Amino acid sequence: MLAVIGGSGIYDIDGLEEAQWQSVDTPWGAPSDQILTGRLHGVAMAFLPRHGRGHVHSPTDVPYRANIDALKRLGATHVLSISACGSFRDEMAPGHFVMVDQYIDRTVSRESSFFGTGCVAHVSMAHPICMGLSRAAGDAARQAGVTVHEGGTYLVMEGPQFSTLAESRMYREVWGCDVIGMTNMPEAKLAREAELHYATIAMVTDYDSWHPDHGDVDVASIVAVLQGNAAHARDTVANLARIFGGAGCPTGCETALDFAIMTAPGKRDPVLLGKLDAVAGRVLG
Ligand SMILES: CSC[C@H]1O[C@H](OP(=O)(O)O)[C@H](O)[C@@H]1O
Ligand SMILES: Nc1ncnc2[nH]cnc12
Repeated sequence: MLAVIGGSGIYDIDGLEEAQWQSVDTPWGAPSDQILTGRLHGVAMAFLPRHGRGHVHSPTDVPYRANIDALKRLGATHVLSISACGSFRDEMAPGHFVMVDQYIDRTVSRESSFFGTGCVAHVSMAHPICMGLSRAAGDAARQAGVTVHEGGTYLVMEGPQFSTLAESRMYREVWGCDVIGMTNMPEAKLAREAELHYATIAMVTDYDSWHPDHGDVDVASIVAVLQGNAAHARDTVANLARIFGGAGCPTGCETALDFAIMTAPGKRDPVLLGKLDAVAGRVLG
């Protein structure tokens, strides 16, 4: 099953057959909203609006663990995130899509793992994106007529305030980041722990605050770009469903937990193990 997590400005996808909004309970609480399931070009799909319909959850308060658990519980194997982002590069202009392949995580106030005391696990995040899914999503976007940039480092800030000018310059000039947003971490870490194939389309909405020829970022201009992009996002998802069967995985996402769990079997906490049923059932039995 192919799941899509829609970011700011994307609260629905259309064209699904047998469409149905479903409530899903998880051991990590309620997801951001009900999840829309159905079929698109014969592919089983799930859609979750990251901030909830009506944009209820702030980036800090998105229930990231419940969202990833709920998608896996429903049968998702692949998760495509569609996110608004600011750009640190002249050539990555508003309206363009960036196929992110790296992150720098500056979040400080979020639950970022399913594991913990009683079942400790360390998965690799060296290559956080499923390159099979990312390439397929990039192809789908190009087929929709979008300018696509392959590869880019996404700085994940805590927010909800936008960056200061000094931060914006540091992320761009010193840290070499390409785009900035507030939501892809811990989402990508949790997807990796849940052995899901995860990729992001970062839809450029602004130049943050560093660009001498553009004003400081504000929500009104972001929303205007997002509205202009809505058809591109919709067509990209439809194209991806059409070509989805071809997405192989050179990244090893589905075996991420093979050697990750450190806690001895006799020392594992049964309560935590119970909560890990969907996420880690493959290795915990
Ligand atoms: C409305 S601008 C700031 C907001 O938009 C992005 O969210 P998402 O990644 O869910 O599209 C950004 O990360 C901020 O949360
Ligand atoms: N400039 C920016 N900073 C953080 N998140 C964003 N989302 C869209 N534009 C952004």
